[in-house]
Amino acid sequence: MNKRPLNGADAGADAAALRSAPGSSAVSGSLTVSAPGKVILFGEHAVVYGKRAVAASVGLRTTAVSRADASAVRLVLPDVCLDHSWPLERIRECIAGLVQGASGVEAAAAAAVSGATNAPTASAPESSRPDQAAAKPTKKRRGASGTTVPRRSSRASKPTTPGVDSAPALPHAPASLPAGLVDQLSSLLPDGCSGPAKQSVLAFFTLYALICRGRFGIEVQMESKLPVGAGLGSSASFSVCASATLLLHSGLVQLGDAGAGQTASFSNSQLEVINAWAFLSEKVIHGNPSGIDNSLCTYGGARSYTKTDGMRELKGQAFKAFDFVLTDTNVAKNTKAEVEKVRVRREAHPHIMDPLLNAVQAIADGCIAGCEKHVNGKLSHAELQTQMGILIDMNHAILEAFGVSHPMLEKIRELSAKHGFKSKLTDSDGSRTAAFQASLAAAGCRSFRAQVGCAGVDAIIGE
Ligand SMILES: Nc1ncnc2c1ncn2[C@@H]1O[C@H](COP(=O)(O)OP(=O)(O)O)[C@@H](O)[C@H]1O
Ligand SMILES: C[C@@](O)(CCOP(=O)(O)O)CC(=O)O
Repeated sequence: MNKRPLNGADAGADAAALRSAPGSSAVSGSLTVSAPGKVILFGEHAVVYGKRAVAASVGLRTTAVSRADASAVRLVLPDVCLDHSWPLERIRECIAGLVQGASGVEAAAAAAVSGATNAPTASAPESSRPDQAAAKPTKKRRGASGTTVPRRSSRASKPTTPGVDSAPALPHAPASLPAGLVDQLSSLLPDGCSGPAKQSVLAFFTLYALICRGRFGIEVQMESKLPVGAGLGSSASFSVCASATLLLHSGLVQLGDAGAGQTASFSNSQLEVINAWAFLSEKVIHGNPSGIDNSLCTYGGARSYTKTDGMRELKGQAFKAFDFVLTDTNVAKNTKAEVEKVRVRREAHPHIMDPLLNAVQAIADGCIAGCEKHVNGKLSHAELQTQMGILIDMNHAILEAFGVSHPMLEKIRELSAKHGFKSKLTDSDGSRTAAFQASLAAAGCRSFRAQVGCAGVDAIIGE
């Protein structure tokens, strides 16, 4: 069923891949998409209520390897213990009548074919778009072929030239989930499917139904270096990979001149579309996400974010001056339930909660101002670190007041203090960090040293 390779496609302007639909994927061979996780430094939960948060991407990546399939959709998700195949006919029956006119994808496809530009337009703020003008082809990486999983791309390598920005407007995701869609998709859940796997299957098929519309089968294998459900954005990383994978297979997003085995990045308008669809998937998993997680996992970097203004890049990458130890308490949590806890508390105590939400924004603003002063030479690294420590303490105290802390998190704060660190933030004294990590392990926690502020979603076309 494979029609044409993505490599060498004249992105966007050449809409031949769209003409190949229905009945085929636009990808021949294997496709590998990868996206980072995220860490929110200040403003989690408050960001759901429109407050400013500060966050960065984390170099623990999720990788989705996919290829077209003639007659089925197969999902292999070892992190949530799922390996299941659905006959294409069964999926078509399930989604028949539900997806008609739901997303505007067909109209956009038609516009792309004719070169018209009246399809729904992307709308993220300019500042959320990393400058990709200097992107260059990566070194050719041979050996990623057949159905084997290609090696993860080297994070040190530069991305290839992104897709052409003068392409016709790309199809945007609907602003909200089409009524009844997720309920209808529930009939696809395999017997005995766990809670986490259910969320993943429903989110994946929501995107598949609206983007691919049962036109072709696909096999997707997705795994993450992120711990699932540990607050590092595993669901957003999953959603971004699913979104980019399905948009590429559908031909609605096409890569530029990346050859087989090369890492390719996306153009700004393509990132916007990937992000919008990933947000829809996050809605399935989280109910009421703020959008910060999917935005960080899509664009990468270190950024401030509000629901209304989107992202702003943080000046001077001040966070690069810090070394982070990320800790997984191994205590299961579910973001949807945590967000709901805060909602209930806010409804019961608005006069207490609203000033606290404002205080969280003031903390995030304090972080941004401190970073700017540091970049302008008005605050030394040591002073910035002291200031960040105080902000972290205050932010955490408010999270406790929101009711979203946990005895294990308090234990980590105690351990951090013992080693002279603030929770979430460490300095780069390797021996102290190692001792801290050892004490975290003794307390039953996993910890990670991870790159913060790394690149967002990218893709590699197999051979
Ligand atoms: N690697 C993965 N494979 C499949 N599903 C995943 C993966 N990572 C996350 N998910 C989905 O995201 C859910 C976790 O979301 P959430 O509670 O927000 O955790 P996190 O804080 O890590 O984002 C899981 O229950 C699962 O449905
Ligand atoms: C709690 C919250 O602020 C961040 C959620 O992060 P995570 O899904 O727990 O990684 C919710 C949101 O912003 O949607």
